[in-house]
Amino acid sequence: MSYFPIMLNLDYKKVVVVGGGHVATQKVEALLVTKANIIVVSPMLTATLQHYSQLRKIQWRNKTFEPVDLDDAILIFAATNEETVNDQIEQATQHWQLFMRVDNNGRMDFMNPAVVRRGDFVLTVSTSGASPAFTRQVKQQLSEQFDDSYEAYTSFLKNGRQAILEKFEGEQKRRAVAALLEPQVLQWIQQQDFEQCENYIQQLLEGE
Ligand SMILES: C[C@@]1(CC(=O)O)C2=NC(=C\c3[nH]c(c(CCC(=O)O)c3CC(=O)O)Cc3[nH]c(c(CC(=O)O)c3CCC(=O)O)/C=C3\N/C(=C\2)[C@@H](CCC(=O)O)[C@]3(C)CC(=O)O)/[C@H]1CCC(=O)O
Ligand SMILES: NC(=O)c1ccc[n+]([C@@H]2O[C@H](COP(=O)([O-])OP(=O)(O)OC[C@H]3O[C@@H](n4cnc5c(N)ncnc54)[C@H](O)[C@@H]3O)[C@@H](O)[C@H]2O)c1
Repeated sequence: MSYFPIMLNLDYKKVVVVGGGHVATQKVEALLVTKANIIVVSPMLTATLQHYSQLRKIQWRNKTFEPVDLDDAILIFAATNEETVNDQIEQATQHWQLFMRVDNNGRMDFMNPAVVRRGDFVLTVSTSGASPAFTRQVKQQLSEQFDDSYEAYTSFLKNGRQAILEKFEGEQKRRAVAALLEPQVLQWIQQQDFEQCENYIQQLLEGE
């Protein structure tokens, strides 16, 4: 199966996670970086999910699954440990809703990659279900290769690019955007020498 990778904006959209165990907790934690309206349907919750419920970060429906729980959901996670319950959730899903089951059986409209976040810089890894353990290993390697300094670096690139787009056009713009990637800049950021970065941007904007 060839999946289509995408970055989804879930803000203010309804997402339903059925199940409240270890895997459901992983899915909810991945969703919490968004402003999705997260509903968890399960008679049991992990301590972590109980905590999120108390903080009103998720809405907990303390019950077993019923089809009505899926109303208006854009994403649905069947995250129970019961294959028959996951089957019922799959059957109750409308054709327009995006559905996945954590047991990777039956209908899979999407699956989750492993994610390393450094601010706006987002690295994702997937083996399309072939080996989640290998995915995790590569994620670990990437998180070491791209440490926290890449958050500030991406922020610098974003602000620098914005300033260049406001000032230049055509070939001049193209050259200035390419010059932002000068490797020295990353070193300055890693040394927390933000003044050098600022001087560098000013030089680019003056067209030197
Ligand atoms: C990336 C990550 C994101 C996340 O979970 O959100 C994720 N699995 C992670 C970890 C992980 N999962 C499992 C292990 C134990 C080692 C092993 O079994 O290999 C480990 C490793 C660990 O935890 O150390 C077991 C497992 N996973 C699935 C099944 C069902 C099956 O395949 O039958 C079983 C067997 C259950 C059983 O044995 O009964 C299915 C899926 N897991 C996926 C994603 C999707 C495919 C992603 C891909 O291939 O790249 C897919 C298809 C659906 C989905 O869940 O989206 C997360 C990274 C953690 C991180 O970020 O550090
Ligand atoms: N995708 C992955 O990364 C991954 C990793 C490991 C395991 N798995 C799969 O995920 C499944 C769940 O694993 P887990 O560790 O979270 O299990 P778990 O036992 O910790 O949690 C299962 C949850 O399902 C809930 N549940 C059971 N019946 C329900 C119903 N009728 N309605 C609502 N909720 C119901 C339970 O209350 C519980 O909260 C495993 O059986 C396995 O197939 C997937």
